[in-house]
Amino acid sequence: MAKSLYDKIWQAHVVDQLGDDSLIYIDRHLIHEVTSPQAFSGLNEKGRKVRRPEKTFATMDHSISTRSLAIDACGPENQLQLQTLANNCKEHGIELFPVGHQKQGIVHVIGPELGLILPGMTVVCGDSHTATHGAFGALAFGIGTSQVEHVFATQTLKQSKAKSMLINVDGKLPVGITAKDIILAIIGKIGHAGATGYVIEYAGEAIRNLSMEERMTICNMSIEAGAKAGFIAPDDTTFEYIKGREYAPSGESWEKAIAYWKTLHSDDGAQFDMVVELAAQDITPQITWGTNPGQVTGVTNTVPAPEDFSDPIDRESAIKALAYMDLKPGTKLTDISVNNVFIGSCTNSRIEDLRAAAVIAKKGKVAKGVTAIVVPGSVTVKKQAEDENLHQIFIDAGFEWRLPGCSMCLGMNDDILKAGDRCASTSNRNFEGRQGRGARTHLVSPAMAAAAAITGHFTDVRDL
Ligand SMILES: CC(C)[C@H](C(=O)O)[C@@H](O)C(=O)O
Ligand code: SF4
Repeated sequence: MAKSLYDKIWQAHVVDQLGDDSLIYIDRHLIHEVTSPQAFSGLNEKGRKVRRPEKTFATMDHSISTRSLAIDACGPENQLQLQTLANNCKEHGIELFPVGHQKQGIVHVIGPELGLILPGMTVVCGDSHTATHGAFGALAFGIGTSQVEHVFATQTLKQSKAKSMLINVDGKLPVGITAKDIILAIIGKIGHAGATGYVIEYAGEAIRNLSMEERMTICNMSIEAGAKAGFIAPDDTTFEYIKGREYAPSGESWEKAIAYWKTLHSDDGAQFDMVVELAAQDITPQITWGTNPGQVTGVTNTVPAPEDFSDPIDRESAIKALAYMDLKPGTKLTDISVNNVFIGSCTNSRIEDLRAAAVIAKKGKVAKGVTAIVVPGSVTVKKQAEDENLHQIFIDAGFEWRLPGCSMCLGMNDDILKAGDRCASTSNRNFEGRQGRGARTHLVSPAMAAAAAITGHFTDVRDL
């Protein structure tokens, strides 16, 4: 029978059948300071050890400052959390990339960068954006703290198989349109809960033509459509990216690995529970106007009115979102001013994102009254950007150039917006209060964020 990629990875990892659930083997476990402390405590209380510490890697990302390498820069609570991670990793023999380490960065940026993520793997992390790693044709998903403990103790997880969704993005992407616009357009089409209960396979010509970094941007936001996971079948682009990375296989194991990875695709005739089609040529630069990532539209449009939504729940949610965002229906998106710009997060802080933003930053200076920060996703990205002199472009244009971390993606550190601030952000969530209580977030691509920074309002990058 024809199998989907999901079927193949799933079947290769089932250790045991537990009624309707399966016990699946976990190949890679990533951890950070926020969701690991309780899991370690649970383990310690029961006198257990981490079963396969060499399969687990840790980084510090959420609770750190992007202005200082001092571990106490964000106050005593964050310091305690970070110190607890360091102590736990030491005690359990887990490799940690702490603040200041050459391999430190946002968990979903460093995993792929180090070659820790390979096609066909099962990858988990106590973090909802773990699907990022699906870009490699891995089954990657976020887990809760009690599951983190389970993986620590057993290197397995009890799971039930999700439904499968195929999202085809066909045709060629127009000039000026990015991976961020594709994924926002997808979520706009299916809704922020449209993929609840599903794993998504992204396919089609436009997806195939994406680089690995762009594929990561797509997979990263799978959870924002409600999906459990999202992935893309591996191909030569994938193999090329992985080759030579620090933890990737080499020599004879590389050849063996490639032979296996080439089998990792959905067979012709594989069945999906749902199929969604998008035409790449119809996608325009996207901007969210509301408080979930599905409340999004093209830059040439106006803010919608609640009456535009036939579904009563969508209408209600639009009324609430417009009130929080302080937006009037009919306003042109390009007439909305911002006073903050954040370029960073596990969605858009890789080198290609920074290059795209720098191209626009070169065209002007950060507008009066706008604070704009650029936060590379990892120490490696930061170094590469500095080698390419991108940091100088940003600094000359009036952007702040920061240290790697989650930063303003969420208010867990010292990069927090004030009530009433309006931010063009390359992150993945525009929830109420996400970047600070009362602050308003608009999700956009790196190029669109840079364009908003230099013009002071949303601007179609294609016009610059
Ligand atoms: C802190 C962490 C648990 C959280 C997540 O799970 O996603 C964070 O990374 C986020 O993006 O909101
Ligand atoms: S960058 Fe944002 S979305 Fe990504 S892991 Fe950090 S807080 Fe979560």
